Parts: sequence; C-alpha cells; structure tokens
Amino acid sequence: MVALKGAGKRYGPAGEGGFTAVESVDLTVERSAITGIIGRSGAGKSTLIRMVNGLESVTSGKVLVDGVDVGALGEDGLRGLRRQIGMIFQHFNLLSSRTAFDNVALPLEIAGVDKKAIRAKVGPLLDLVGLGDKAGSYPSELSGGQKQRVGIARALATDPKLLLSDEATSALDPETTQSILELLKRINADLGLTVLLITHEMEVVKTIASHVAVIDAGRIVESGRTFDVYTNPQHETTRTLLASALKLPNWLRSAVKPQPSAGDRVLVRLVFFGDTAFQPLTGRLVAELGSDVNILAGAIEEISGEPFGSLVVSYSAEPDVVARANRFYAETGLTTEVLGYVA
Ligand SMILES: Nc1ncnc2c1ncn2[C@@H]1O[C@H](COP(=O)(O)OP(=O)(O)OP(=O)(O)O)[C@@H](O)[C@H]1O
Repeated sequence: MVALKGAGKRYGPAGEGGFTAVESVDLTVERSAITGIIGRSGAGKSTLIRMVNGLESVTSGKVLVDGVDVGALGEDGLRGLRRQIGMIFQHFNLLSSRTAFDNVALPLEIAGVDKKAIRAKVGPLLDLVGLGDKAGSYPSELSGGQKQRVGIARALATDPKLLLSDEATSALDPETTQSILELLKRINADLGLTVLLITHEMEVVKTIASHVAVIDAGRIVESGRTFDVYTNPQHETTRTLLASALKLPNWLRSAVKPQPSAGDRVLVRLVFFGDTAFQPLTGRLVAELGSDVNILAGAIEEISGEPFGSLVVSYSAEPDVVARANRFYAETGLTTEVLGYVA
C-alpha cells in the first residue's frame, strides 16, 4: 500500500546549515494492516508520516502510495492523493467555530459534495464513532476523547484507503487512549482501512499495531511483526522504549542503574512463549544459580491474540553467575534481555 524506498528528508541546504530529519528509510506498509512507527521525541516520526501524504517533500529516494510516486505529483495530483489519505492529529485540529457535524462535513464541502449527500454521509460517520448525539456540539463542549472521535470521523469523510495517525492519543488519559485505540482497531477491521500511526508509546503499538518500525535519529533501526519485535528486541533503542513500557514496580524502576557497582545484581527480563514451559524453566534457573534468584515482576501479555509471558528476575552480577545463567539461556532457547542493575 505504502512503500518508502531510500526515502529521506533534509531541511535547509546541503552540507553546513542543513539538517537531515529522515535518512534512507526503506519501509513497506501492508494493505489493511495497522503499522506503528515508534521513536523518541525528535526522531523524525512527524516528518516521516508527513512525507507519505506529501505535506513534506522528499529530498532523496521515493515514497509510493499504491504505486504512485508522491514526489512526482503536481498540485492537482497531491489534492487527489490527500482525498485518499485521512489524517488525525495529537491536538485534534478541529475548527472551534464549527459544530461536530460541520467539522466532519468540511472535507466534503471542500471536495464540492452537495448538501444532501453531505447530510447522508456525516450522520452515519458520527454514529460510527459513537457521537450520534453530539452533532450540534462545538469542540469546546466536547471532551478530549470526543474531539478525537470527531477528528476520526472527519478523516473518514472522503472514504480514504489510508489513515495516518500523528500521536492521536498522546494528549489523552490512559482510559480514553484505550477507547480511541479500540475505535481505530474496529474501523480497521470493519472497513479494511490501512492505518499508519506514529507514537512514542510502546503500549499504543502493542495494543493495536500488527507491524512496527522503530525510528532513531531519522533511521529505521528495527522493524517487523510487533510480536517479534516486542518479545525479542534487537536494537538498543527498542529495548529502551520497551523498558519504559514494562510494568515494573515503582521502587524497582527508580532503582535500576545502567552499569553495575561491586556487589550489584543484574536485572533480567525472561520471555516465555506459548509453548515454553514457564514453571519448569524458572525452577531450573533457580536450581542452576542456587537460591540466589529473586522474582520481581511477571505478567502474561498478548499481542494480536498471541500470548507470551514476561518474568523479571535478579541475580548476582558476578561473572561466573552471569556465565552460568547465559549458558542456561542458550541451552533452553529462552529469550532474555538485561534491563540493568540493582543494588
Ligand atoms: N521545518 C524544519 N526545519 C528544520 N528542522 C526541522 C523542521 N521540522 C523538523 N525539524 C527537525 O527534524 C527532527 C525531526 O523532527 P520530527 O518533528 O519529525 O520528530 P518527531 O519524532 O516527530 O518528534 P516529536 O515527537 O517531538 O514531534 C527534529 O530534530 C526537528 O528539530
């Protein structure tokens, strides 16, 4: 559906004085899937997503939407493309002087659709997002979650085949975030709409994206099925993003250090997949390392219906203990990740 081929964006002049925000990105967005791009602030997420609908021009490589080279389109071509691509934003971008109905109607008015057809379209869209009774409300009368629902209905008004989401839940509380993510999931399933979202929160990716790409300093450092990336992260940036999403007890989170001091313990996340025997392996690890293993946190989670378990344990960071543990992981095929060190 969307293919970036060596795509890059440089602001300002080449060489000194310029800044490369996105560099050599190769990425494929599957049709009818939800794909997440995750990265820290300033990593280049907004620039990347805006390259897809031509709001930012590409300065190297190509962006193809349904095989069409976005960079080669003129003004008319870009207008046509943008009718096929809906977009939702962190701060909703609603017009405060217009009701919910009129905000949703706006892209249709711009496209020259007649009033009767607009009425026939907007009502069902507001129903779809659960705001059938708020058609006459102004944005100031709506909650954050309701405003984003209006934003979603507006993005769907022109029957797009692709929906871009620019941190759509970042300004919302956790509960409202979940309800908006559920809505996006339902729209994706019911309409077969392709969704490309950017976020700095692993929880968002884990909740709805089947595929994920991790961006760092303008480059994609890791990508794949969310389940694979989440359960077996390869790049340091992914690990850091994941660690911040791990549900560690507060005392433990604040106690973790990146480097060990003498006498410290190593903190390790063990990942168990559906067919990995959870208890026997934990028991064998304890047997392997003596009674020195502390179990500090654990959870059974699910991504796209696939279950896996995470267990956070600590044991002595003495080289011989770590070597014995690593040998055990290699023998049993356990996926592990060092989260840091604790006293
Ligand atoms: N118009 C511009 N001119 C120059 N530099 C820019 C411009 N827009 C963005 N940048 C720079 O490009 C880099 C990437 O910005 P971008 O907004 O794409 O990142 P981001 O990952 O979306 O970050 P955030 O989550 O904070 O919005 C940043 O260092 C930013 O300062």
